[in-house]
Amino acid sequence: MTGNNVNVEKYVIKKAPPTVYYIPDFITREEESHLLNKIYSVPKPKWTQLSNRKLQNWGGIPHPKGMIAEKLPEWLDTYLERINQLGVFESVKPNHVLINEYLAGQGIMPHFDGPLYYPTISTISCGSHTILNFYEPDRTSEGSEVCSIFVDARSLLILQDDMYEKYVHGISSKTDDTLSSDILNCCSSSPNQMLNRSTRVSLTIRHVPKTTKFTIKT
Ligand SMILES: O=C(O)CCC(=O)C(=O)O
Ligand SMILES: [Fe+2]
Repeated sequence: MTGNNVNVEKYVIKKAPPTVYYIPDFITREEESHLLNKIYSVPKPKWTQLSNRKLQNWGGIPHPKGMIAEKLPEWLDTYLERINQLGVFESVKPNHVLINEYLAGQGIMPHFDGPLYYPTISTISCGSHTILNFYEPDRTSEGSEVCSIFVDARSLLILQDDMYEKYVHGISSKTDDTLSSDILNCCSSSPNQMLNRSTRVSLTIRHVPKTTKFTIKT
C-alpha cells in the first residue's frame, strides 16, 4: 500500500490481527476545536438521537440499492482528502461520514460495519479518548475481547481485512478506562492508570461504492 505523503505502514499495530493502523495526533488541537465547532453548529434536526448516543450522517444514506450521494461540506471534505492521501482507500475516495457523539458512559454495541461500505473504516476522534474492543461475532461478552485498541483524541484509526470483516467492534458503556497491557497500543509506561472519559465525537469516514443520482422509487 502506498501513501503519497505519509507512510502509513509505520503506524500498523503489529500485535493486532490484520490490519489496524493507529496514527496519534493526526489532527491538531486547533483542528479538533474547529471540527467540534462545526459539528455543534449544525441545525438540531441534523442530529439523530439514539438510545445510547447521537449521530449525524453526511454524504447520503447508504442503501443496498445505492446511496443518493450528497456533496460534503468543505469543512469535512478537507479531512477526507487528507485521509485519501494516505492511500488506504486505494483508487477510491471516501464519500461518507458518520459522526457519533458519546457522552461519558455511553458506547456502541459490538457490530459489523457490513457490506455497504468499501472494506476500510477510518475514524478521527475528537474530545476524548476511548477504548475500541474487538470480539469474535458469537462471543461478545465483556472479558472475551480478541483485542482492544486505545483511541486517543485527535488520532486516526484505520481498520481493514480481518479487523473489519472477521471481528465485530464495540465500545463499552463506561465512564472511565483502566489502561493495561491488554490494550495493544498502550501503555507500558503507565500500567493501571485510570482515565476518565469525557464527551467523544468520532468521525467515521468510509467509502460507499454504490451510489445513484436518482431517487429510489419504493
Ligand atoms: O466511534 C467509533 O469510533 C466507532 C463508531 C462505529 O463503530 C461506527 O460508526 O460504525
Ligand atoms: Fe462500526
